[in-house]
Amino acid sequence: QPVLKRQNSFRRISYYIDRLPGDRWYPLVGSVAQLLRAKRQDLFQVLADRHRRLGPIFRSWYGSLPMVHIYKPEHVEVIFKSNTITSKGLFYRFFMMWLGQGLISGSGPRWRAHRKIITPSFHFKILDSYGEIFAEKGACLVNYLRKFEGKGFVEITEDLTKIGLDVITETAMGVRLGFLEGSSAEGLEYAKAIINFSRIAYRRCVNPLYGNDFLFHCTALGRESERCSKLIGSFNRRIIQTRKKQLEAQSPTVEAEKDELGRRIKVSFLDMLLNYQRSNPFADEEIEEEVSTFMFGGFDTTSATLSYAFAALGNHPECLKKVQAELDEIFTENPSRKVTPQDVARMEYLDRVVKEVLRFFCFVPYIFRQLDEDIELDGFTIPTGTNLSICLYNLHHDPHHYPEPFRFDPDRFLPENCSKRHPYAYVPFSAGARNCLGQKFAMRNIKTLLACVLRKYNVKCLERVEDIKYTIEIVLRPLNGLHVALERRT
Ligand code: HEM
Repeated sequence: QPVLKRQNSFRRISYYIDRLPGDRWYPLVGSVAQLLRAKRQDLFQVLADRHRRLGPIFRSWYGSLPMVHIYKPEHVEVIFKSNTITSKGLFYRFFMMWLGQGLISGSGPRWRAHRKIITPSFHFKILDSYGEIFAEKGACLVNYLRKFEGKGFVEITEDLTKIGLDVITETAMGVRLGFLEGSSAEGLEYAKAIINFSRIAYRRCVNPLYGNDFLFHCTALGRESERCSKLIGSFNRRIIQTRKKQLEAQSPTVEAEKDELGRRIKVSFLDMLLNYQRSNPFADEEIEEEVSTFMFGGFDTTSATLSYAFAALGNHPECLKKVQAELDEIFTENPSRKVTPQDVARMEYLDRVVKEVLRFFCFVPYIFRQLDEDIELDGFTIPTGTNLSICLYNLHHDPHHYPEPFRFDPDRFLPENCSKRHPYAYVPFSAGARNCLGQKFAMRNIKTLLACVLRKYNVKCLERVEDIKYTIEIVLRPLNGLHVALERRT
């Protein structure tokens, strides 16, 4: 009976989606033969170019996995506005060994319950209290960057992973690791394991031959991803244990602060999960999965935004000057004082720069959903069971919404320009029920860190931003790194 049901559903999906344009189908690999042939450095371009060849909506078969690809804001809107299209789909299975059923990869009632529990730990009052840590980390970063002064162009992406790790562990996890100040290689090893794991998992996404778990784990790639996942897991468990011990030493229960209405809300992420576990059925494994998820969501994205912001400002001295003029005005009376959340709210031009960085580099280029219901897009029925790929990168480079899309221009985000655009033409943090929980955290943190560095330094970048080649993992990384020169401002 279930086999018959699956066959019927499969037939129904192919009946509908094969009406869409798409590449030729071959046995075993489906319609992605071209992706299998692509070299690592070309893969992202080949993926993104498919919309140019096949149109705004097309179908592909990853082996026997049906997928429909979209990027137009009108189509994306249908997905993001729905409260029921929240399943993440098949590709996220490849990240389960690492992220488990945590918020990014999980679906269904467990995801809903976790989201409800975790959301209050990103309340704006909590973010305000992180302001101190963001500023302190900004000062550490400035200190760290002194070693690059006058050294010409140096590769910065690897060093910036350390600041990403320090911020998320010290804020959301409440544990101070001090990778940036210390000499331990542990942070870099952890970051490399994450990067390596996601690189391999992404290869599984584009190569249906790696889809079978048993066969994959017999390959060298399978063994390497297992090694990475073990290393990541033991690092995360250590964070949890450290925090548990600290809390036990402090008091038997962590007292939650109360908001203006007397509701208990303001406990940071890991404390809140540990607290919740005391009086509710919540497995250790569930805490571990969420810690993995937030460590990943928090560190890699921060490091990537900082690296790309340096690259963009290093290419555009006129934008850098405007950022610095704004900062000089905010900090006129004392250019070295700590950056506060109130200062960050006044950094309007820097806000536009960060938004344009997230558009231009769009380093989370794809997200996926699985349909649990039929939908209509452009007169086509997309049936239940189909996987959807949403190309945020193409959305953010659509000349219809962003004229000269490969020109870096923060003024695209002036209020008068935003109001003319489709409301779903800018979604670097996704939108709707499954939007990024760390969006406000990320914006405040990144603006604080950039403000600290740019008050002190001028930045130049060796690479022309239009020419950067990317490798695609979960996030887009510059294939040959980014080389930045820092000069102290006089
Ligand atoms: C510039 C930085 C960031 C960008 C561009 C970004 C982007 C995104 C995107 C596009 C998604 C949707 C993923 C999908 O649907 O598959 C997402 C989800 C998520 N992000 Fe972020 N993110 C950033 C920073 C952060 C930070 C700092 C955290 C944690 C502190 C975080 C935590 C999460 C979580 C937990 C989810 C899953 C939410 C859910 O499905 O319920 N992100 N992010």
